[in-house]
Amino acid sequence: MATMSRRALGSAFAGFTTRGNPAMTPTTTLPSSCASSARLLRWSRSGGVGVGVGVGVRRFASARNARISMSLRAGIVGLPNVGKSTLFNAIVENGKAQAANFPFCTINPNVGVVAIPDARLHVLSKLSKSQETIPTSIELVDIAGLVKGASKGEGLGNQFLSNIREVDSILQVVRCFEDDDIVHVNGKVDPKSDIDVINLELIFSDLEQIEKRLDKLKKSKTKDQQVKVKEQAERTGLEKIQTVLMDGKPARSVDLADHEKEAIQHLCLLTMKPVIYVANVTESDLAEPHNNPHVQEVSKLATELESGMVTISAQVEAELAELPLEERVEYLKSLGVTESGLGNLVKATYDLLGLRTYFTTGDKETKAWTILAGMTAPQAAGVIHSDFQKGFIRAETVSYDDFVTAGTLGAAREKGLLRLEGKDYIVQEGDVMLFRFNLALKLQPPLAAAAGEMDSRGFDSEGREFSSATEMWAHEIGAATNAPVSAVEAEPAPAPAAAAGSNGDAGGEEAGGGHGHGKREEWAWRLRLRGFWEDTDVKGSDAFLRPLLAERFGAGKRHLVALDCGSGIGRVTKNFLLKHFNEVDLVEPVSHFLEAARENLTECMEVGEDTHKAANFYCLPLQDFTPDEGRYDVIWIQWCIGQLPDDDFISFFNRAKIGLKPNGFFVLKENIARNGFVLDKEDNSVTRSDAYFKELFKKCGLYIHSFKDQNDLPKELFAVKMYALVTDKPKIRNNGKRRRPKNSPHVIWTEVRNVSAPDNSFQA
Ligand SMILES: Nc1ncnc2c1ncn2[C@@H]1O[C@H](COP(=O)(O)OP(=O)(O)OP(=O)(O)O)[C@@H](O)[C@H]1O
Ligand SMILES: [Mg+2]
Repeated sequence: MATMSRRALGSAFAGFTTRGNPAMTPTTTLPSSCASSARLLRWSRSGGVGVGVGVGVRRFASARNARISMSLRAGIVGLPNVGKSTLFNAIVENGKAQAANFPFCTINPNVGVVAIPDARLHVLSKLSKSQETIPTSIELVDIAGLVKGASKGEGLGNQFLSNIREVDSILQVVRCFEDDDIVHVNGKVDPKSDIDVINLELIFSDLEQIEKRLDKLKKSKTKDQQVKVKEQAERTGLEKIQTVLMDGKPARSVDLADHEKEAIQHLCLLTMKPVIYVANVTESDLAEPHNNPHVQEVSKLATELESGMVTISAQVEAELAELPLEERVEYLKSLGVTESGLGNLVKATYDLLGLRTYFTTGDKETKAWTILAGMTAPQAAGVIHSDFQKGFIRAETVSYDDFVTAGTLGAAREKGLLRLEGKDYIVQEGDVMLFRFNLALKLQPPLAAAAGEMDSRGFDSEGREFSSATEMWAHEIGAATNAPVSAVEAEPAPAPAAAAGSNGDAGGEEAGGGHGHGKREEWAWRLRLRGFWEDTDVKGSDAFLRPLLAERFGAGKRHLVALDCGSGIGRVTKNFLLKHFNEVDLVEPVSHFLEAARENLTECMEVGEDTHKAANFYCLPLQDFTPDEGRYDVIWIQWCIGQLPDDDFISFFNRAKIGLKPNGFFVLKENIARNGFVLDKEDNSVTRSDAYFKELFKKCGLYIHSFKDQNDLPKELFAVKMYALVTDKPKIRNNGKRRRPKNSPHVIWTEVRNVSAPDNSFQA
């Protein structure tokens, strides 16, 4: 069983910011993992703020991918043909979801990013004469219609339920318009019955999941005291939820203790998610929606189910989106209303998740940042970058209204409106903040010492050079730092946050292994398309691993088990690991990659005991993954560790050690920067130098058993190294060479070196 780990707040969100105006990006079909919820959970966990966010993960910090400040997902669900795609297209400008009058029109979920409208942002930006104005946002996912029996596979069944599992909140569209021409799957408009159908399916699905999980927990034989305590909390939490679900009520209505909440989070229960009911009415009802009895019914149910409700006409919103701006007002007027309902819906979703906004503003940019209600100033700083949280000194803070009165931060200071807030300050809605931090605090002896020996300079993907990562981050947000220059320069590493594993870009994964490194990764992608790269990669890995397996485990019949970290779509497992190991587990935060891996590996799953098979699939970021004790001979980590900041890197390896069998080892295969680091701002990953890695290994208590360069790479790419890492100090002979065990077979390995050079057309 994979367990969730605790981690510090903050880093998970930093680095999710994107440049440019994120508003209304075109739609993609890119379902995410449970990751964004995981990110949110981390917030509430470490922040200790009691918001009612019923979610179960990351990612996500994806905010590893908060491609904007932070990417929370709201899923549009409902029966087939009730107007979900129509609503989605209306909200997401350029939305291309197919909307038509037949059930199951949508099959694959459509995803769009929607900026949170906030008039204050533009006022601040104007006052500060900012070059850029960056709103915060949420992601909307248009999910296929659910029908009765979905939890048993009816309709498009379980596939939809897993799409719902991946969102943080649910917008349930309920048909409240009468129209004989539009098919209703149950033959008549009946909001209560529609809501019941959906709720019951979600409840059935949760019940089934809980039953399976409780069964597994019953069989657990763990001796680890800590794991036992966690499992007990999970058991009691799940039993409480089970009782309530049997009563037809959602899991979110259960009063759980914090430790129980934490223990069940990884299940991403569907009925834990907060819900807003969207009453979809006809245009003639817009002016007086409460005269419509269906709307009254939805309103009553929403109150009973402790959920939100918004009335909207998806059809009208879709038509509005097609009109030129000046005609929209006229059209609304003709319907007896003054404004579109979309702003309300997006705002309600934001509020439902218990989110708050604070601002940073300067001549470079004015930006809205998303935090959870109740977060302290250091935690809010951590949303920008984890270093800001760790080295937090104080925050110069002024309320939005005071800033507008004063006009600038300087004027606010002169007027005594600027407050110096400390570590315990709870950030208020609309605060405008400037953080003071000291990064010298972060340096710990080994890395600090190493910083003197190695080149700590780095570059970002926009070609800027920085004397240190700190300087780069300060430049990024125009933040002030009180750190003495020397201390700042000694800072060894940037810490972009990302859910470790493949990045969230489906195209990137299929093409580039999912751990893209900007332009260079594009090279790899193109080369890989030709089969060149894949082949070279596998050969290089084989050449490294074979002798190691022989040396560490002998030629005996040991049942070998490996873990593929950041497995993406299962390429490394399929082409390489399964050749060497009897069982391979995969861990990957992006659920649709993991689903693709499952598909790619179908024929390697249902096989007999001692053949080579893909055994377990864990949908988690490495930050949240702890392996089962003593399960693995080799933990293989390829092209994903760049997504982990230093502290997550160290904590991951420290946790993962318990997963190794005696003599087991890690292999890290990764791009190597020539010096210092290279930060890819697009996908928030960092490429570290060999010296940098070596210092991190020391901090993890790991020893390099052996290492090898990946040969035959085009010069345009980063160098790639493989490290075999062990937990015990390798025995050194008198002559300084490592002892080869007497009975170790001599493996003769011939490497194919003369692979033809890549086509010149790939050159920049
Ligand atoms: N408020 C409304 N008034 C009248 N017609 C509407 C309204 N909302 C949606 N419709 C119509 O209902 C039909 C179904 O809409 P849509 O395709 O958006 O449904 P859906 O819920 O996405 O369906 P599916 O589950 O099949 O993907 C379309 O013909 C759309 O124009
Ligand atoms: Mg649809």
